[in-house]
Amino acid sequence: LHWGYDEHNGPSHWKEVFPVANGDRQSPIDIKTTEAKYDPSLRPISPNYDPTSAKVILNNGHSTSVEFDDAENKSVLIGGPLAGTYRLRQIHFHWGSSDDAGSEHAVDGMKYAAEEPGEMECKELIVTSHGETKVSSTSCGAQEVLHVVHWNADRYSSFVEAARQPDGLAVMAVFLKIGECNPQLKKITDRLDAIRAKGKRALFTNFDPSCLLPRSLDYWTYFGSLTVPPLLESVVWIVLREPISVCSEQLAKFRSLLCTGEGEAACYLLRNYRPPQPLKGREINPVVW
Ligand SMILES: Cc1c(Cl)c([N+](=O)[O-])nn1CC(=O)Nc1ccc(S(N)(=O)=O)cc1
Ligand SMILES: [Zn+2]
Repeated sequence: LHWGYDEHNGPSHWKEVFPVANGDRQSPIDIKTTEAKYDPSLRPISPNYDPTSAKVILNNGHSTSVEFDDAENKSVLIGGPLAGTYRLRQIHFHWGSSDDAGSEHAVDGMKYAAEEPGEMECKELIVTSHGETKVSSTSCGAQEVLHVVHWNADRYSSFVEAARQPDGLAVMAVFLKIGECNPQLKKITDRLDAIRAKGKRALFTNFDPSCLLPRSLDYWTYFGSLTVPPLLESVVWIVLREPISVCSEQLAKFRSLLCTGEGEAACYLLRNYRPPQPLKGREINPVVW
């Protein structure tokens, strides 16, 4: 079985090759904000990236990623739940097909299933001061997610080694919400034509991924795993609460990527997200200032 996102090799089959898929700290999860427990010891996160670390953008057949030079502490993430310095390794995206949501993590069951703005609205029950409940409809909104992947360079000597340790990796998740086109994301979506087929790569330099972060760095944090095989349980997740915007034309460009190599019968990478996994008693800590 070569794993993927289709009916015959998708997330429900991954346990056949990667038994850890049924482990105790699998990701993504549905973040139930009311059950999240505030931890006063948690501090702000502090990303500190050098644009010269960016090297290449590639299509690995199940996502598109920008890879960074992680030979030294040039681009790092510190603070928040992290003990020590985590070095930036790569960023990549997950998305859904036009009629389902691809944000991987969900918040209060909302996989940010909004289609175009206004098409699909989330109902919100509001209890007014004198106890009546009324329904307000808000347009909810992320069709996609950005993952910023770091590894614990204080304790381990490589990404490969860190990926096998319980505190080895730190991944920051940023929800992308349908709305205005994002000029910073344009730098990435404009390069996708050059890497349409699986295995293709192109130079991608002078890029600081902080430009894709929202104004507020409020986050939820919990202990989880890679959301893609080998599903290693080595990730401290930092899920930002505030989404950034992406327009549907930019999102469509991700869906034009191929999960097949040049010369093979083309198959489009229409979705590449794993559904939420069981919490199995884990605690989620919100950090809001
Ligand atoms: C497992 C591994 C090793 Cl070890 C190496 N390597 O080069 O040493 N590369 N990979 C592949 C990798 O990075 N996968 C990965 C999967 C999911 C995610 S996600 N969505 O953010 O959970 C982040 C990364
Ligand atoms: Zn990811």
